[in-house]
Parts: sequence; C-alpha cells; structure tokens
Amino acid sequence: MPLIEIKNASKGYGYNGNRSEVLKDINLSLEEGEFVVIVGYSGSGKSTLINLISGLVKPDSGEATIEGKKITEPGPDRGLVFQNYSLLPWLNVTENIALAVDEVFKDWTKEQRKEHVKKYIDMVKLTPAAHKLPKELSGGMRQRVSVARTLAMMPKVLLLDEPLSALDALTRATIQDEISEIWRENLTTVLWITNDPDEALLLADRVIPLLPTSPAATLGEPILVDLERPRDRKTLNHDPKFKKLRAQLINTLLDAKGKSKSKTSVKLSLPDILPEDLTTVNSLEFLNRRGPKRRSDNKREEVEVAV
Ligand SMILES: Nc1ncnc2c1ncn2[C@@H]1O[C@H](COP(=O)(O)OP(=O)(O)OP(=O)(O)O)[C@@H](O)[C@H]1O
Repeated sequence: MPLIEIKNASKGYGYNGNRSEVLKDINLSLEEGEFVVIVGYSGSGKSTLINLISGLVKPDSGEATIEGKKITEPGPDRGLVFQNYSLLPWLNVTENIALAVDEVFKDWTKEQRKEHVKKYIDMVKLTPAAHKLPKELSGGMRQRVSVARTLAMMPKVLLLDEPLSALDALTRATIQDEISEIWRENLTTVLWITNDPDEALLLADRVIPLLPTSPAATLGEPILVDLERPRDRKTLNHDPKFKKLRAQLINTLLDAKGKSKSKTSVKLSLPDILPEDLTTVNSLEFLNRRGPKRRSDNKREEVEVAV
C-alpha cells in the first residue's frame, strides 16, 4: 500500500457564477522513502494539491489517504513546511523547536525532549545560533529552523510548499543540498512543490508536472530521475542524461501551457467613434464640429478577440 494516495480528486473554489475549477482528476501515489517533486506554473494549483494531503483543503470529489486512511484534517503524521517560515518571533531557535516537540512527544522525559531538539538543531547546522531569535537570523537560517522543527516532530511524510522561493540563489542551492542529505540519511518520505524545473530534477526520484490544462490543472506523466546520488549541481549541468530530462520536463510544461490557451475567437465590431489625435487637431475644426468623427464615415472595422 502506498504511504500517500490521492484518487480522482478535483477541487475548485467559489460558487455559481463566481466558481473557478483548480484541479481535476488528480491521481498520485507516494511510496515510503520516496522523494517526489511536483513542478508547475505559478497559480496552477500546487498549494491546493499539497493541502489535499496536509488536510487543510478538502477535495470536492475523490479522496486523499495516508496508509489507507482518509485524510480529513491536519495531523502530526504530515509535516508541512511553508515558504514563509512561520516561526514565533519571541522564541529563540531552541524554544521554537521545543514547542513542537513538547506538544507531540508529551510522554517523553524532559531530558529526552531536550536531546531530541538538540539533535535536529545540529542536523540543520544551527547549533551556534541555537539561542538566537528569528529576527537575528538570515532567511536561509529561518527556513532551516522551520525544516528542523517539522522534522523533529518525526512525521511520516514531509510536505514542502515552495520552501526556498523566498531565498537568494546561493542560499537556495545550499539548503537544497542539505535537505537532500538529510533525506538520504534519515530515509524520510518527501513531497516537494516547486516552480523550478532544475530544483525538481536535482532533488527528486520522480518529478510530476502539474499541467495547466483548461479548465483545471491535472498531473502529467511522472518523469523518473535516474541520476546517481549524491548529485553535484556543477557536473549535472553538463550531464547529457540531465539535459535530456530537463528538455523533456520543460517541453511537457510548455506544450501544456500552449494547449491551454484559448482556441475560440469572436469577431467584435468596434464602437462607431474614432479617437481624436490631440497632437495634430486643428482647434477651430475641433470646436466647430457637431459630433465625434465616425468610424462608419471611413469603413467598418472588426477585431478578433480570443475567448
Ligand atoms: N481559499 C481559496 N479561495 C479561493 N480561491 C483560491 C483559494 N486558494 C487558492 N485559490 C485560487 O486557486 C488557484 C490556485 O492557487 P494555488 O495557491 O493552489 O496555486 P499555486 O500553484 O500554489 O500558486 P503559487 O505558485 O503562486 O503559490 C489560484 O487562482 C488561487 O487564486
């Protein structure tokens, strides 16, 4: 049985005339220990998709399950990391992580919990900053705290919703490598959402494109990323296998975007009035004229508008 499964799920927002369909016929299964990345355009429904699993969003039809059980609400078995860290500003690094650990592992001794918090701070290389408040940390350090806090709750699956998109390219690269290493050493199951095809291919066992089909997005065919690990970004850029996978992924996304564009058009008549060119207008003629210049005095024009 897969750890996570989404079966025939669809989701839209709003009612009647104000309704927009976001996802349709979503089918996904995630095996234990897998690193799967979903890549899609901005606004295509990636957060909605990950939230079907986190339990923050309910599908209109179909269902999401974890170990065969229907997901109806958020739970500690699914750890969610957002783009915007969500740390408590008045607690230092240790306290932010301890808050979560104390909540989840209530039956552990104080000493056990303290050791556990230290282990995860060390895992994300923040031991020297353990006493610092969020405002004293860089964006990258804050995101490391957020990752450590989620990992320390020992969820069955780590759900990351564009976790690095607020960071600069160099910090992104460092944290991508760190999370990849943590995943390999801890055998966690990861579902990562991004709009960056390179990030997807660098990290994943499987990349699944979220295709912006009309009227709602759906998942495309998974791309198996059989590149050796650990992956070195410098050599990957010259690796023919990587280049081929990259072209395949980008073309799939571009083709879907092209096809989602409107194919119908209607012909509209322009209003029977011509704009006045105020730079050349003769003021006397303009003031004496009885009405506006008419398009019909020249010829009828039509424009074609995609709908
Ligand atoms: N709670 C909501 N109510 C109404 N519309 C929503 C809601 N959440 C998302 N949407 C709409 O659904 C669509 C998909 O949003 P979603 O956040 O899932 O996309 P995304 O791919 O994660 O976007 P981004 O990459 O910009 O974060 C958008 O048009 C968004 O405006």
